[in-house]
Amino acid sequence: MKAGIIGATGYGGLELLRFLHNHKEVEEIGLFTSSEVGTQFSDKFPHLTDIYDQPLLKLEDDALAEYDVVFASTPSGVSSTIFPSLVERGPKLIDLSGDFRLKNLASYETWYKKTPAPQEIVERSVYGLTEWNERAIEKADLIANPGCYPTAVLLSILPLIKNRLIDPSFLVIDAKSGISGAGNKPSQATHFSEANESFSIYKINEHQHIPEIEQAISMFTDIETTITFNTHLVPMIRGILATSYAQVTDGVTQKQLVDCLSETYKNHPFVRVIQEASAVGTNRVKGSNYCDIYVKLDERTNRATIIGVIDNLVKGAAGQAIQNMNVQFGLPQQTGLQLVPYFI
Ligand SMILES: NC(=O)C1=CN([C@@H]2O[C@H](COP(=O)(O)OP(=O)(O)OC[C@H]3O[C@@H](n4cnc5c(N)ncnc54)[C@H](OP(=O)(O)O)[C@@H]3O)[C@@H](O)[C@H]2O)C=CC1
Ligand SMILES: CC(=O)N[C@@H](CCC(=O)OP(=O)(O)O)C(=O)O
Repeated sequence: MKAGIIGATGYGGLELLRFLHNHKEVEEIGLFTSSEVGTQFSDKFPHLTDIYDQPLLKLEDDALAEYDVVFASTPSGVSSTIFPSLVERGPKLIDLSGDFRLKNLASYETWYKKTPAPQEIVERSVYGLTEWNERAIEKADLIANPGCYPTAVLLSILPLIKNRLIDPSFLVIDAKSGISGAGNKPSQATHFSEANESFSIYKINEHQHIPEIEQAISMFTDIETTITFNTHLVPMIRGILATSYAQVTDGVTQKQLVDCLSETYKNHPFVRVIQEASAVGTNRVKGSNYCDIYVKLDERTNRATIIGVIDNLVKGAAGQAIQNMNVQFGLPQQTGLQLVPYFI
């Protein structure tokens, strides 16, 4: 297979390259840029010397159409202008940005403050939460890869909502991310001397992943709800830990909650139901495509604390994108993704 990466110089692009390099079906990787055409990739990233010395390629439809699969790992508002002319030209398309996730275009405009993609293209895109949408992904020519936070949140709460074990009408979600979630473009908020030794909240009640999580709850459980969702920046590079709080349906036990999660994911290699709270942490998944989930019932309040942990750049971005590619091409989901977590 030939794989093309748009936005190869970004964090998501570099992670795509790291995993595709290990993918036994991928023979060629084209690295595309909007700003550095002709630059030798290893001159920009010396850690890839003797591995990827090839020049960065110009973004052109005819060049992209030569690939079997094209990933876009670009800021929002970019793939919506590139992918529409590539649909039906050959490559399977996988977008890591939010451009094709929200089916309601007005909602995209409100939350992303960008011009939405054409309606007919958004309609044919398939939401790539692999564990929940495999049948549709198999047939998809355009995948909207989920956001990093929604991946951690949805994988941990969807089984409990679908099985009516928790009350979806009052969900409070408190999520924390490492700084690589903000991409490679420096900003005041990600400046080392301001982000390190600090812990901050951002986009309070205004995060663009709110409508995505609500849409997915509706899509996979048929329940319409609104959520409270807030995000925090943690002075570490990788990782997301999302904690959701929900009222448990009367009579539901700890065992029922754990059994529901275990049963849902028993045939899904990248979701692990963790039994011990001490084993929950971002370093348990770092560099890997795992999503670890954990649930604990507080019998005093009848509320459950539900946790999802991922590496934002892997299961939250490049890893899940390649998992989706594997499903689209009829390959085992783990192909190219079997790296164990770094831990330290
Ligand atoms: N970082 C994360 O943890 C996650 C990110 N995402 C989403 O994935 C996408 C990529 O994220 P990330 O890799 O972190 O972002 P980065 O900022 O690290 O990289 C984005 C890349 O896109 C390219 N780019 C920028 N502007 C344009 C343009 N106008 N046209 C074409 N290419 C452009 C740039 O490369 P060049 O200048 O070479 O073209 C840049 O290196 C974003 O939409 C992000 O929201 C999703 C989940 C997790
Ligand atoms: C730490 C940090 O800033 N994270 C980013 C991650 C969002 C993202 O990747 O955006 P889309 O998924 O919508 O494309 C944020 O909170 O906006």
